[in-house]
Amino acid sequence: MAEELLVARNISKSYAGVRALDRVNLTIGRGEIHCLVGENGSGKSTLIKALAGVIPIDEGELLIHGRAYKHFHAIDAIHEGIQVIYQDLSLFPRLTVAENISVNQMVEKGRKFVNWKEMKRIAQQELARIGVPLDPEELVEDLSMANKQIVAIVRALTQDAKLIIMDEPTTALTKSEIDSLFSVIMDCKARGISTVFVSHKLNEVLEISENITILRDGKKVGDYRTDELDTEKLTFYMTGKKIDHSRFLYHNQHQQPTPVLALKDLSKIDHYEQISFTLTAGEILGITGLLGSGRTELALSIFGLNPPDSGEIWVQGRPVTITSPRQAVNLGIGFLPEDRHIQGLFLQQTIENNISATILNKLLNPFKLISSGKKSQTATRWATELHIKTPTLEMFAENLSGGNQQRVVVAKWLATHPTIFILDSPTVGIDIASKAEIHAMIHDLAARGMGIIIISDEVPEVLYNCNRVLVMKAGKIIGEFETQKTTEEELFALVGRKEISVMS
Ligand SMILES: Nc1ncnc2c1ncn2[C@@H]1O[C@H](COP(=O)(O)OP(=O)(O)OP(=O)(O)O)[C@@H](O)[C@H]1O
Repeated sequence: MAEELLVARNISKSYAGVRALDRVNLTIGRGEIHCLVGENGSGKSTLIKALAGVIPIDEGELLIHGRAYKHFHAIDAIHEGIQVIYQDLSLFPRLTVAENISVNQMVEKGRKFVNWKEMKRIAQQELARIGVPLDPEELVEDLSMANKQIVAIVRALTQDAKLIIMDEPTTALTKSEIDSLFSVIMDCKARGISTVFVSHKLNEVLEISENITILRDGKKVGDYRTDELDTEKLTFYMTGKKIDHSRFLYHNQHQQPTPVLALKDLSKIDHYEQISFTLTAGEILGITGLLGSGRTELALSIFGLNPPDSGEIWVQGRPVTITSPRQAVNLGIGFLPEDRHIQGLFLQQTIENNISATILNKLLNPFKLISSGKKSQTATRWATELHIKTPTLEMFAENLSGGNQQRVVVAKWLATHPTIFILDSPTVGIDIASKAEIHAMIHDLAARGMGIIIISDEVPEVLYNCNRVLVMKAGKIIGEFETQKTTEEELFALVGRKEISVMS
């Protein structure tokens, strides 16, 4: 192995009875690209936080550049050149690219006055070094997600990073953006900078990393050279189970001819154009297409958050105008948004409060106060039905693993008894085993007669879990397929992207 940059020895960390890390060892070499994988809740984020010095560990020690730390703080991490890029990127949206890149350096140098020229020079120099043509004067809020990611990486590089840790950096990126990110990571490697990369997308993990550490239930399963592994082995080591990849197309005998939702020539300038389709009770309809194809904008319109310019929406055989989510809910529509952290959950509220948030008016007692008994009963019912894994419903949603957070959002909507349920990217950030469980749960809801729309940029996800798939590109429907009569290749050809299929 290359010269050791970081060695974590027997790191343990518990949270109120949960052993998040149990005597974990990890070694990162200089210039190494190392991936951390594991199911939701296996301890990846906790390990990252320990390496960044943002949480105290209970036991163990860190050796960085040969120096041992029993108590490692965020300031030590910065001095040792460890930079973490979290999923929210921690950028200042209203500042320019140059300001975002140089702000920490300016603060570190204790400058009282901002030297705009120097700021721009630092940013230009770093951007040129990694060969990314970004305008230093552009506001960060106007950048694509991929370019925001680049700004966060360049900011880390200007702080003399020796190790950049990225937590699920590709979630909101298109395939070509992922390729550019990977070339930046390779460029860092050539400069001797190490990368630790966390992802649930196993195809990406196998593509970019040299070594992989697998965690399960807070314990290390093992360290592997990437060329020793394939999707099958990786999944087995992660879950301890053989997940059958020989898949069967979803076949639904419960589909009924009754239309629950119909769109007729729905259009919104710059978002989508002339969208028409019908969803029937018990049907699962997939909508796929690359990011930016107009899928999410369309879903937001059906949920009353993005009023269309023209066209009609029909619910249960009647034309309706939906101008607010409240109206949508009253019409029996549920919506699981793309970003569960920002739009789907109250992270600093209990699981019980999250599940009951959509139906508080139905939980009133005779004095018009919220009945804590009814609230707890409702939350318990849905938590049990959806197998939410938690010691108590009093736990804050932010402390649940990704798969369980997603179940809480689904539970919250099921409590409203929707007849139409739209799920936007339901399994982003969800591990492979939980993904299979979430798909089974969606099949079960359709079997009970709910009309379901799954929006996803993962072609296999819609192909293997839907009755029908619509492909969208630049705001238009460019293809419609019955899943029983199509293939992955046919769909990929239209969507314009091929990836290794690792869907369950
Ligand atoms: N602040 C906290 N309080 C209580 N429990 C916590 C806290 N943070 C994490 N946990 C628990 O520790 C365990 C490990 O969580 P962690 O977030 O590290 O997993 P992960 O592998 O990053 O999961 P994901 O893939 O969903 O992001 C989980 O059981 C989680 O519920």
